[in-house]
Amino acid sequence: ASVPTVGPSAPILSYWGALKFITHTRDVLEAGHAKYPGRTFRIATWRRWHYVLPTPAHIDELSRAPEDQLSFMAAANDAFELERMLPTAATENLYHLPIIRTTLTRNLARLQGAMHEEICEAFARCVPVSDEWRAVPALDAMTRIVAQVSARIMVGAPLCHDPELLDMLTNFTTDVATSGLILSMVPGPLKPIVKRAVSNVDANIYRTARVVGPAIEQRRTMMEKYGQAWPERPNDVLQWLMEAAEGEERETRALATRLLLVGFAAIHTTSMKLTYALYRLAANPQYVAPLREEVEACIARDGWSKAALQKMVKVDSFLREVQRVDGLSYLLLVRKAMTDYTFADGTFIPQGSYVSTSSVATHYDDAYYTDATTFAPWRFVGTGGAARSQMIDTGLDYLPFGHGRHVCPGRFFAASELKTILAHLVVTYDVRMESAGGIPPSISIFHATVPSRIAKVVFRKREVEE
Ligand code: HEM
Repeated sequence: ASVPTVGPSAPILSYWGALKFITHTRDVLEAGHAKYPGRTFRIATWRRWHYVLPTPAHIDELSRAPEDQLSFMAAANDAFELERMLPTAATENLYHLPIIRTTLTRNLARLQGAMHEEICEAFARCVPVSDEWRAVPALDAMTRIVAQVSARIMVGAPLCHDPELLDMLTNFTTDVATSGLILSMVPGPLKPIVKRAVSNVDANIYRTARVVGPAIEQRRTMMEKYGQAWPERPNDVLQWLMEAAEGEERETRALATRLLLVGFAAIHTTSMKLTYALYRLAANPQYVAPLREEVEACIARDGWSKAALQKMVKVDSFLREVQRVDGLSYLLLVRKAMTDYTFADGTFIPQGSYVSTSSVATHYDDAYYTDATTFAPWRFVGTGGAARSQMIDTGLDYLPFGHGRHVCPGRFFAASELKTILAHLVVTYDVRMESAGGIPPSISIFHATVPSRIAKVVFRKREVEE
């Protein structure tokens, strides 16, 4: 009761407040943080209170809280109805997490060549190099590129070029997200019927299993024959999954589900960030020259290697700043209280409520970033050109990848992928927005923000400077 409420709290009026929170999330959060500086406040949602925490001490505690008390998975399940949408094992047995966090990350240097090759191939398909300016729907093209590059790392070539697989990987996320959202709004008894009517998830899993099935079969045969000594053992996510899976998880359908699940976390997150980066660049072509100069110097020295990427401080800073300013959600570190929970300062969160912090209290706060709402691409380049902090670094004031217990395990891969793509883009093309007027407005879907789906960026083969 000591936590103040933003918006109406009376029984019927609170539904109005809940609607406003969805349609004007940023305004509601700004009003809350302005009215109650440094204090936790709560906002009504359809079924529960959402508590918004403001201070670094709160965020630190939130990021460390045990899963059985403040749960990441339960909040995700509520948002996307994952438990209803996916086979049970996919939400209960998370054996793919260490594969992403450790095996994938450790293999990044070895995979860098394949990743660069696939990026060149994907761009050639989606944005053919031309001497004429050509308009390209940016979000669609960037999603196709990221899906193909992710597929290369997931299943290797040539399977990563299979159009049906690329379709499945791309559509699965939108299917789960939209069907889950619809399901979350209908009463319990109707959910199974509505699921059948609105969702293609089961068909997607079936079709993916059909496409990857022959490769899985062939790998099984080789694994039985050679074990670990298989001379050309693939180095990709599918192989690591096959080696780690136990019991029913070894079945083709379960492996296909797991690939889709990795794609769910990996593809649209990365492609939306890439699209934001492209909009920032195309609306501000003055940023191209410093990026290009840095990329060319690094690849002249180290080729398209991990070592070169590590030296691309401006590329890294540019993307880190995109992540800070162009967030995918105004709500960060969203958790569901599985028990009553009391923070160290006495803030009480009742069981069943949601709790999070917000980008208004962190990324857009002048207390942490000078002129915080301004996009400053070299903000993270320190004196002497060294990085002040890197894209993958998280902290109490930098949460695009989360922080603490559930920090994004794919961020090392995402950072390598985004940096290689941006580097390729600036040395290959000149870009500008098709329409004047700066960055096209984002679309809000509940608390999430998505880059404009219709805006076009025009590309032309880069003019070589004299
Ligand atoms: C720019 C791209 C990406 C962004 C912005 C992003 C962001 C996030 C965020 C915000 C979280 C939740 C953190 C929290 O609430 O504490 C998360 C979790 C996760 N991410 Fe990412 N992510 C990206 C790319 C990827 C990629 C490429 C993969 C896989 C290769 C991946 C796999 C995951 C997984 C599996 C989780 C769940 C972690 C858990 O259950 O503890 N992400 N990501």
